[in-house]
Amino acid sequence: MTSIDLARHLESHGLGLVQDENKFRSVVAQRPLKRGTVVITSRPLCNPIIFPTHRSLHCETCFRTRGKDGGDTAATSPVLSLERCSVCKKRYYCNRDCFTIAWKGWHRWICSDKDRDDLDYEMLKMIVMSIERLRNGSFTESSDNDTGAEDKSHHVNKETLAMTAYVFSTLMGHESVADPGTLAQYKTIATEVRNQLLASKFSFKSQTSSGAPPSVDELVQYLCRFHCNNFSTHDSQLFTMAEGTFPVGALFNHSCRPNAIVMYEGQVQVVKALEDIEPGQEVCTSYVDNGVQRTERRALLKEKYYFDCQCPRCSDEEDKVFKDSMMLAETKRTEEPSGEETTLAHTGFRILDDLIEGDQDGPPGLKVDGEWLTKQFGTIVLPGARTLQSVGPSIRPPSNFTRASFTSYVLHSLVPMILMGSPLDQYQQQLFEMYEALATTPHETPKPFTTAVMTNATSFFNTCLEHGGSWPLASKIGTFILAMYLMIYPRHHPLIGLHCFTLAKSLWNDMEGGLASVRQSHDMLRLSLTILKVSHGQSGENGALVTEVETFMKTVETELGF
Ligand SMILES: C[S@@+](CC[C@H](N)C(=O)[O-])C[C@H]1O[C@@H](n2cnc3c(N)ncnc32)[C@H](O)[C@@H]1O
Repeated sequence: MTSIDLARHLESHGLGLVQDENKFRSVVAQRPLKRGTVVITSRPLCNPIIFPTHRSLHCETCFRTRGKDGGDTAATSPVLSLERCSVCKKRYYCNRDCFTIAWKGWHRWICSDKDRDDLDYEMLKMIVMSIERLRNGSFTESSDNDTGAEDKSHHVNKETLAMTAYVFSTLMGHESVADPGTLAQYKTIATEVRNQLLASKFSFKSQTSSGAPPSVDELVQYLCRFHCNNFSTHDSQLFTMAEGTFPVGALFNHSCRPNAIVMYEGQVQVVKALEDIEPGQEVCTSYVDNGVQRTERRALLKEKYYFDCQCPRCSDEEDKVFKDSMMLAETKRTEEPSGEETTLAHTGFRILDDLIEGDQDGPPGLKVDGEWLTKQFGTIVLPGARTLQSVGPSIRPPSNFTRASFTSYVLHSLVPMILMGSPLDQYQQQLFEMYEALATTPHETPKPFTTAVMTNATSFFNTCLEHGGSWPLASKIGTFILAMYLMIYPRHHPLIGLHCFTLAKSLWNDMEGGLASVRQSHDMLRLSLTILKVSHGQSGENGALVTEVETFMKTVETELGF
């Protein structure tokens, strides 16, 4: 396996790998990639490790969830049940086939480590075994093919195991700049893994290995590489469940405003385009939550991935890139001088990061309790169906931004454009004008649109949902959260689609709201579907969620007499 094979593999997906001075390599589109399409799939180098808290919930082999539709086994058991390995009592399987795959593949080598819950230790052991098996030829495509959870339609240009292992060997581990304390820890783990493998019956018979596991230094390298390139896998609801190494997916660089997203179908990673991507454009995913404030994002990226983010949202150079799309706003400003020094030195996404800074929620000295929050959200007026259908000629910002006026302004500015499928540049133009208005219009103190406010709102929203009966309030808070998400995340981010689905259920349950609330629920379902069809698609486990939204929508439509 060589770099030429990798280039061919990427090319068959319309992608190219180019050298980059700062990022080492970048994945660039070679042909147009439509939003919602699968850019590429990536297989794990070894079985992803399910978090201890989630082990009893998922089959370790196929990752299907306990209690959900049993799929193939539905004839005998409509709801999936899991059985525990009787030896280690730690791992769960949905049937004998899955257990046999696991036992032959990896489980028998980690079953004896039952008293040890150390992700690095286990991951390193699994990586070493996968690489050795590939080298010695005992890991064949047919014997490892595979967990049965793959969506075959994603595998037109299938990634071979040799490709997976080759790409892993090319990834960066940043050992030379890693913290000495961390390296010392890795060395201890590497030594333990090596000794354990030496004492086990696992045979190292490849030419490269010459009868023994890799050296401690090589194992430390594997761990460094794992840490700079690993992923937390998640289910269709975005709940994280496992940690894994997906080398091909790890080739994509980071952006805080990504044009692609990582999803999972069973154990296969699926990289999907969130927007239309033009030839020559870099395809980027996000390594961190885009809702996190700038300083924190940059610190996280520096600490774990060793780089200073210069993406369009973080870069100080960003003015140049987005200058054109800001021309309109610039013209408006010169026509209507505000008479004061503005903070408009930076534009676009940089304004966003200034807007969401701030740790305060509530006036100084005042206790932020349920009563206070209820008052804050109580004034929100839920948008009427008609107002979300079409983009107004010009959406005027209010004279003062409160939580209520912010919610209404953002929803009316952006939702119609998403529903109508507006081109990205027009959407971005609208977004930047909105940021400008939020930055220059007076607002309540503290700002109603910081991530701190969003965090409080989210926990209040969840409390209202858990306790039922508070549907009108939950719907209002949920609408505010939607406005915050729209302000922060890319428009087809699955988080927005999933939130709209929850909000639609809340609105549907709101008896006080009557028919108006049912209409609003329908609007939220339309928005949810528009987004989830891009991020989740319409097949596999993720597609099942889209079907669930569609089914709910039919019920709502029946109520509305459609
Ligand atoms: C998951 S890898 C991405 C693929 C990597 N560029 C390569 O060629 O192997 C993560 C590493 O890529 C680099 N990287 C990713 N995104 C970057 C960005 N936006 N700016 C600078 N470096 C980046 C960093 O060195 C990071 O540790």
